[in-house]
Amino acid sequence: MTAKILDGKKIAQDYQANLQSEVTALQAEGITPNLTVVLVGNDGASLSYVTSKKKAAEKIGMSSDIIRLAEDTSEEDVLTVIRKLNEDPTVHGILVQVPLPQQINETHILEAIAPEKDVDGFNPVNIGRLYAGVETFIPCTPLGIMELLKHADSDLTGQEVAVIGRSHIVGQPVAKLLTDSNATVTLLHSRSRFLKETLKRSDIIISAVGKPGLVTKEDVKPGAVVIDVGNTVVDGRLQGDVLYDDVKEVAGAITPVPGGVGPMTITMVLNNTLIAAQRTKQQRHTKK
Ligand SMILES: Nc1nc2c(c(=O)[nH]1)N[C@@H](CN(C=O)c1ccc(C(=O)N[C@@H](CCC(=O)O)C(=O)O)cc1)CN2
Repeated sequence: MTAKILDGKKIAQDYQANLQSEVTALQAEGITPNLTVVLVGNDGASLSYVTSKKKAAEKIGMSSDIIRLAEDTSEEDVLTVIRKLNEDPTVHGILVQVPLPQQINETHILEAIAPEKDVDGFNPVNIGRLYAGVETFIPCTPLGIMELLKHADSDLTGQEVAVIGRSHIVGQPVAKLLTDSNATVTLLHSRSRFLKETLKRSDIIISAVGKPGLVTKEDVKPGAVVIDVGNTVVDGRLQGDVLYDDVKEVAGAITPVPGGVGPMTITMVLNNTLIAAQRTKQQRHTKK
């Protein structure tokens, strides 16, 4: 068996084409969605991700700004920037690229972003809303994974899913979304016993650890869907957590790295920014 390749680049392009039509419609009503990204420091990968977000936003007709702050910026100075963006009516979506330099407390920063502009869905208010089942912004990588799974042609109801990695950005929210879609989820992490046994019986495996070679052909049940969120640079080459060439021989569907989950993450930032801008239109109408 050779797996269906879940081509994130192509799926993202098609999704963005639909977003573009909605952006055009909003512009006709006088609103240009704006995404403003705050980048603190000089991490090369982070700079590349925020540049990709800006380019993708502009390509579909949004406006986008990157605010770059020096590596040694104080927490208070970052908070001042965020408070200004919260008050600016031309800014619809705000995101602060993580990781942040160590002098800055990430939670303080994420808490400061106005929940209605928090297009990453990282503010604790929005995280709480997700778990309470209330409409909110859902973090972009989990949202992108759910979209990729739609293209794997598998109904999630009753499926056994193994999620490896319990981060607030990926593992925990995706486990919640999958549970809401009636899957049975096992959330695995560095202290889990029976990791390999759990993978082997799973219909879907989602690996978000950043450990190349973690998921091997022997771990995968024939026909299982494998989603690789890993993004580790090894000897100048990007590698996922999954041994792609081997695993694609047994899996039913698989995402490549690069070109799988990454482009979907960027697309879902645009999706959330559009929603944020659309919601301001609704508020404008109800204020009259
Ligand atoms: N504020 C946020 N920070 C971070 C997030 C996030 O969702 N919000 N996620 C990651 C980084 N990330 C988005 O910011 C991200 C990672 C990877 C990609 C991507 O498209 N990767 C490409 C390969 C790119 C390359 O060649 O280097 C791929 O997989 O095809 C997009 C976004 C942590 N920080």
